[in-house]
Amino acid sequence: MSKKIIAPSLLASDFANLQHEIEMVNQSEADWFHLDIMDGLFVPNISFGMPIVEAIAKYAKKPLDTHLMIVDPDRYIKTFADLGVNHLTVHYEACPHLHRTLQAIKAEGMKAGVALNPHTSINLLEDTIQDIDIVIVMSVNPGFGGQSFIENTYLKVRDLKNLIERKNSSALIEIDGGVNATNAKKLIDYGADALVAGSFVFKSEHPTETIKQLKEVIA
Ligand SMILES: O=C(CO)[C@H](O)[C@H](O)COP(=O)(O)O
Ligand SMILES: [Fe+2]
Repeated sequence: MSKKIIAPSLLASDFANLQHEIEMVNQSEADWFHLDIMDGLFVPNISFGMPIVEAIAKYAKKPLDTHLMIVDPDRYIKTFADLGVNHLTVHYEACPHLHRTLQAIKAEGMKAGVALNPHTSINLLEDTIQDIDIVIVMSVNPGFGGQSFIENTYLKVRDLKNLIERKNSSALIEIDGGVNATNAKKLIDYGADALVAGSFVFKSEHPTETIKQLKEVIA
């Protein structure tokens, strides 16, 4: 069984103490940094952009798992690669030429991810799953941290795992939104490989211990 991954989302961190938050993740048992980029168009919220990603990349010692919630993400693929991003995930709903977008991300040396909104069927990845490194299954509607986990996600993860196996794909399944110590184990049991956790980690009293707890729960 491959190692399961915890990716704290800096969206829920204290931006006034960003370097401190990054160092906490560096020293914790977390595996990746999850960066949420929102443009106020694809989702009704704006998070942060290139200068902040550049600042994070300067101190982060773990892979930057970057989730683009923006329209026409092709415009910025090279920019994110140049900033040092390791995984670049675009939304299925924002990509009319998804196959071309995935090729462009890989051509820049990054892992290529596709995120699915809660209403988007995993069956729509039937013809691209072999070209995808990571599928982010949104377990909340994208745009905000701190929302409640959507229970239908478990069955979606199970169906996606079946699709990945049937197509001999090596794609990892990542769950994003409302993840906590109560739903983490069940998500892994249904086939998830990586869990994003924002509020549950950064709003807790001892974030390092919370990350450790999540790692233990999914081990
Ligand atoms: O993509 C996201 C929201 O669109 C965030 O990654 C996600 O919400 C994580 O935050 P939390 O764990 O607080 O739900
Ligand atoms: Fe995210």
